[in-house]
Amino acid sequence: MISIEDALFKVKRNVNPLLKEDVKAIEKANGYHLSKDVISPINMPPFRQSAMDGYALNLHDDLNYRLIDEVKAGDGHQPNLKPGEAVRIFTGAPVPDSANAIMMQEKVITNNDTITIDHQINLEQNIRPLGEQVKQGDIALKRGTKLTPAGIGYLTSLGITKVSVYKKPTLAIVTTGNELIEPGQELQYGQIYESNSKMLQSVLYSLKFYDVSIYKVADDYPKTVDLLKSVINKNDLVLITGGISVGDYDYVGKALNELQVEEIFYKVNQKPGKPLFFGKKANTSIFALPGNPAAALTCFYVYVYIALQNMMDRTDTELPRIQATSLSKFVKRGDRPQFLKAIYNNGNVELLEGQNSSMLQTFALSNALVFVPAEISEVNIGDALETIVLPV
Ligand SMILES: Nc1nc2c(c(=O)[nH]1)N[C@H]1C(S)=C(S)[C@@H](COP(=O)(O)OP(=O)(O)OC[C@H]3O[C@@H](n4cnc5c(N)ncnc54)[C@H](O)[C@@H]3O)O[C@H]1N2
Ligand code: MOO
Repeated sequence: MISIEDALFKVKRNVNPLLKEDVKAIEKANGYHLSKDVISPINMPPFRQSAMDGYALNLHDDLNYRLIDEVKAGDGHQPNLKPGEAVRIFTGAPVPDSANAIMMQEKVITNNDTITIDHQINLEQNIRPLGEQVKQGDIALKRGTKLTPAGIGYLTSLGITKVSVYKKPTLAIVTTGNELIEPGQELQYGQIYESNSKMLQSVLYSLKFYDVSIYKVADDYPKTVDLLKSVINKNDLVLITGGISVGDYDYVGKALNELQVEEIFYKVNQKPGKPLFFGKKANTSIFALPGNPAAALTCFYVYVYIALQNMMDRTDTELPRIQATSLSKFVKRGDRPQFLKAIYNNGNVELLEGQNSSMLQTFALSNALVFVPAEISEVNIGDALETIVLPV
């Protein structure tokens, strides 16, 4: 059995960036990381642009100007202003080269073909310079940048329609167990509804990993070997749940061994999630998560999350841990370090009743996991607690 620190280290060290590239239409690229620098094909803005509705001026010492023309957004003409002349202009319109400031209309009095501004203004005021955001040929966004809705809008504003991104891993979830049936069927004595696959699929989707297939296998050794063989061949990451402990019908460990999956570790000194297995075959990472649902999800957030980030070549691979003040008392039984389901709010954290690894009811109310180290046996109100705020 290894420590949590060792297990975290081994996951980080053994999962490599996938670095497979793909070209995506910009509108489908949200959440992907750029695999190449994006070079701006244009200056943005592409022309000197008015930031206000008002008057473009060719400045002189007097407050009075002669109004000679109008330029609205989308116009292509270039009136030629002499010092002391003005043109009516609107937000987003191109500013004539001969104009050197814009006065907003609220500060202007108009009378027929002359205007009076209420104070002198600075050169270039209210004019967005050519290429102010980015210049043609410069890097618009760097390789590795995660595209967000703002990023999609920004690149689209540069006329970009396709981007090179890193492919996301292909993922498989495999559930094991004779007792598991699909919701929708009537439960027979001894059966339970299979829930880990939908839970893990949801967390993957919420992290924007969509290439997820789900497989189910009974507690049957040859079938488990066959299924795992093909799933490991076809995917970058395989998440198996259940069948990894020491029972006579726990076939996952034996099957992985027969398939020559390299064991990086098996069993971590933690609660929940002690029987966690992590291994590799060629470039595929394999986690066998404990079947107990809360243990499986905890292991996902603590370990699988890191593997996914590594595959995407991220440096910020662990979920952030912050210090929060305990609102609860808690007595830890046993000497395993423990992850506790909790509600974090504004610097405080409440530890919930019902921490059993078979129970999801508490997890369903949680937005955080609190880490209680081995040497701490009691938590008191006001204690500082290491808190992992979950991406929920
Ligand atoms: N003699 C020992 N027994 C157990 C040990 C041990 O050290 N010695 N460890 C216990 C711990 S801790 C855990 S965690 C579990 C893990 O066991 P498995 O990973 O082999 O999981 P299963 O036995 O298959 O299932 C455990 C539990 O979870 C339910 N389950 C499984 N899959 C699903 C699913 N897809 N959806 C919903 N629920 C699922 C299953 O029915 C069991 O109740 O082992 C302990 N035993
Ligand atoms: O390690 Mo288990 O997950 O406590 O039930």
